[in-house]
Amino acid sequence: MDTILEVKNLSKHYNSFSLKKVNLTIPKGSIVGLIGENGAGKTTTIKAIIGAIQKDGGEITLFGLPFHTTNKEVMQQIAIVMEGSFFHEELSPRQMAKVLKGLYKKWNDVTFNRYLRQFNVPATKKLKEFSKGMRMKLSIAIALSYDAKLLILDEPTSGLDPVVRNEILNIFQDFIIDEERAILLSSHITTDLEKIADYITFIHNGEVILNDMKDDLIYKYGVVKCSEQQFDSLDQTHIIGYEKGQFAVQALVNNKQAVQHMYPDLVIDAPTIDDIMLYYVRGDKK
Ligand SMILES: Nc1ncnc2c1ncn2[C@@H]1O[C@H](COP(=O)(O)OP(=O)(O)OP(=O)(O)O)[C@@H](O)[C@H]1O
Repeated sequence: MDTILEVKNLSKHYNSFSLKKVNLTIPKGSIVGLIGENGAGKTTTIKAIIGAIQKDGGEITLFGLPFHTTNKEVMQQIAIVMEGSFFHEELSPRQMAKVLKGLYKKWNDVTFNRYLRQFNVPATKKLKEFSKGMRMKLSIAIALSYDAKLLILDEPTSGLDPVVRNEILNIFQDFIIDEERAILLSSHITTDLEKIADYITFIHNGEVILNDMKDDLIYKYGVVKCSEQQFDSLDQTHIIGYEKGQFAVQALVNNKQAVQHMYPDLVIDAPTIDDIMLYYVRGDKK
């Protein structure tokens, strides 16, 4: 497997939060979705990877070599989209393009202007007049305009309207199609990840608790719907979490095949990524 980015045992300690030995692999031609509840450590992971904060431990390898953000050649190959702007608020996208042309060897004005038009981002308006969604679209347009090999995006689609969101998801899918590039993105919009992610990494309390191919997760896990009496008689080995309602119980199981084999009459639905997160985080654990 050709890997673009490899993160091993990444640690970061704050007073009341620790990122605990996070491992992450981003193969060529893949989209890796980082999920987790608020405060789980997604942004901290991304910031520690890109050197926006100092890590306390761990190794990061990009294209097989130790990743240092001070390496200018390497920084030509990655594009980062996060909240907060690196640009002066008085600049317009057109003026920014002049700066970016000097920074990135492969900067492409034609591509940039095409994305600005496609995303409906005004080329001559000053950044200070931009809405949150316009800023995000501009950042994505910039990220896509210098032939980067790895896109790292922190919640890129939050705050975007459904039409633009869908266009951007399609662009992300096209981006990796040549199998030479990859994307790491964090998102709370798990339906976006259901659509485009190849792998899902689930961070909970600063720890990776799931790391798998998306299709495997959906295949392996299942949501059981049954009566309380039925639920109480189930072997609890494969139950991750459950929720008791007034009339029925819903539970997440981590081995749908085994459970179905033991209880052929049990109704087991395919889970959504939200189901998996919800039952891991909030489900009344065993
Ligand atoms: N500079 C900082 N100093 C101290 N604690 C911090 C700092 N930055 C983040 N944290 C803490 O680290 C934890 C993880 O935050 P992080 O922003 O990585 O979460 P997240 O998964 O991205 O959450 P969200 O989905 O809400 O954006 C939180 O408890 C947060 O308070």
